[in-house]
Amino acid sequence: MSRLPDPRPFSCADATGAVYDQGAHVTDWIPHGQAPVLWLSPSTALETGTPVRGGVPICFPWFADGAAGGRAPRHGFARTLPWHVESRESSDHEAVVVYRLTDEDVTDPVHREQFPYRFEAYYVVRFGTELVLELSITNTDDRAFDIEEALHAYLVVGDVRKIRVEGLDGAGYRDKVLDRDDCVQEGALHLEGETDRVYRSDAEVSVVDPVLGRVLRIRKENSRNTVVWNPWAEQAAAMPDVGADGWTDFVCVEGANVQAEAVHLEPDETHTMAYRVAVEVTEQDPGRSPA
Ligand SMILES: O=P(O)(O)OC[C@H]1O[C@@H](O)[C@H](O)[C@@H](O)[C@@H]1O
Repeated sequence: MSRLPDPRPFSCADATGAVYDQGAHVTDWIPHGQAPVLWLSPSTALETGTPVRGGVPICFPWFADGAAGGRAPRHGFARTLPWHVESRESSDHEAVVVYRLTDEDVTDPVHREQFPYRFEAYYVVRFGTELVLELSITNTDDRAFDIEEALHAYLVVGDVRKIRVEGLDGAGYRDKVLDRDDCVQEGALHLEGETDRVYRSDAEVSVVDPVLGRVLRIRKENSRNTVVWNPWAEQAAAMPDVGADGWTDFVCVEGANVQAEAVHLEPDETHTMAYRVAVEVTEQDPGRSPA
């Protein structure tokens, strides 16, 4: 293992950002005049081959241990492989980088065995007043295959116990903590303990944060799942790269196509999933001070 090279910095008049080539992993986005939006654990390992804790990991070609279980590494090989920069450009209002990964980058025989297909992935990252992430997967094989994918965004919040996640009312979900598939969201989501849910929803989601006095608006395209995750105190204490204190500072709201919503790709077919975040400043609740 060696230390990860520093992330690539990006800037334009409207925002700054940073991306590690490993995993094409966005770890920072700060719209001009705002506080950081992506959480990066102060205790994450920054080593080649080890997942970075925070930012926006790309999960592909499977999520967790795969729809049928038993796959490793967790969340797929794409998050720890080095991606290639295809192009980068910036204008006043946007800095854009395009990354590419193909099956030729998958050299580990175990990984190839688990996903023995030819593919081409492009990932376009746009830093501006909005953060726009677009993941495109093309089946370059002569056989059809299924993929799972997630843009596993860690969003900074003032205190995860005080936020509410709106936009999922009425959505069915799998609760991975309760191991139940038949749950239905009623009203806004207030996180009150370990939360690990795969919602069947493509709707816009808002993270309302009275402590930081802002709302994070998340819009998705071609993403049939929204995953909401926070490990809470006990699990976090057992995760050295989250730590006993870090868990209150983020919520993961992920754009995804996983499990029953995995994407089927015929030869030559391309699927593009997009995930956008924008910040809306609101009044800070005077009764709530930052944690
Ligand atoms: O520790 P990892 O591999 O980064 O995964 C973090 C979490 O990612 C979430 O997306 C999963 O739903 C959780 O089950 C998982 O614990």
